[in-house]
Amino acid sequence: MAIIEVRDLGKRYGPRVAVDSVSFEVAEGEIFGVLGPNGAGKTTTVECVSGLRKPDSGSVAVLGERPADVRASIGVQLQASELPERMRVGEALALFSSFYPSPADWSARLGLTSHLKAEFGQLSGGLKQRLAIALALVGSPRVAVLDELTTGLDPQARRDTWSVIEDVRAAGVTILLVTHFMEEAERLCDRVAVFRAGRIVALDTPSALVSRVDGATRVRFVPSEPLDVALLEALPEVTSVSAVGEQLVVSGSENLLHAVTSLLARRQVVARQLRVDQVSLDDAYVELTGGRDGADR
Ligand SMILES: Nc1ncnc2c1ncn2[C@@H]1O[C@H](COP(=O)(O)OP(=O)(O)OP(=O)(O)O)[C@@H](O)[C@H]1O
Repeated sequence: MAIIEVRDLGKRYGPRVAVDSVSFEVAEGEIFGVLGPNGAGKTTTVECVSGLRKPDSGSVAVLGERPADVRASIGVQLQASELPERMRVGEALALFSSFYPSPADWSARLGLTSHLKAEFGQLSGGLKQRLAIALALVGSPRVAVLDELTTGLDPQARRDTWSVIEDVRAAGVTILLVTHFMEEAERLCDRVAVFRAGRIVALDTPSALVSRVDGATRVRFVPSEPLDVALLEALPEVTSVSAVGEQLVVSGSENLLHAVTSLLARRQVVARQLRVDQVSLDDAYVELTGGRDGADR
């Protein structure tokens, strides 16, 4: 069942079109990734899903209702979640808990119990993010919207946050996750929507997006004796062949390894230092958005 349904969503700020005809559905229990360069419309979209912004056109339904009517079912951690520097972790949790008749206490599961007396301003980036998740979940939401949760964290804290997100999903919460990190999307997300200039340019599982890239598989080896490159190029599975010193680098489709090793066996050539690489979601993202760092606007 779709727990989030976005249809032809449009939103502009004055003359600037931030989101243009965006449609997607998120199934209950999914972690759905929202990816794209700066200014692509990700935050505006998830703010409309959270009921914090009103769409100019199209529709958004969460649990079949307008988001503003089911606010209690949506937990939101926004990009700029800041609390007063002197507020203690325990005080923040108590304050947010007071908004709900039966608040959920995630502090133990998120490893916050030994930090309840710590002031917000003294917390590490990872602890601030864990507190932000605890506050987003205090109302036992069915849907959690997490916007750039791990930006600014060191790699270890980012990985720790990923396992927290997996725990949240295991508890049955559907997650809409805005991220700039492809590794994060690949590890966590069931499906991702790649945004560019206010539109979704691709929507699929991370592995399906990767397999769309031409030459998604690369086989590298040093042939035991000279090999006519044209023989490799003639294989239907091969998209390109290049030589790096003695090494040949063959790119192509999924069945590339079998095709190349069969050819070598027929020619009685041994592949030395054989290595197979798969392109990553990072490569797919660069191809879909036209650049890694290029902002959209
Ligand atoms: N409150 C606002 N007023 C005017 N323009 C805005 C406002 N919020 C966003 N925009 C513009 O709308 C476009 C989409 O912004 P949005 O924040 O949704 O993108 P984003 O993909 O989340 O970017 P980022 O990764 O930088 O957070 C951008 O051009 C941005 O400058």
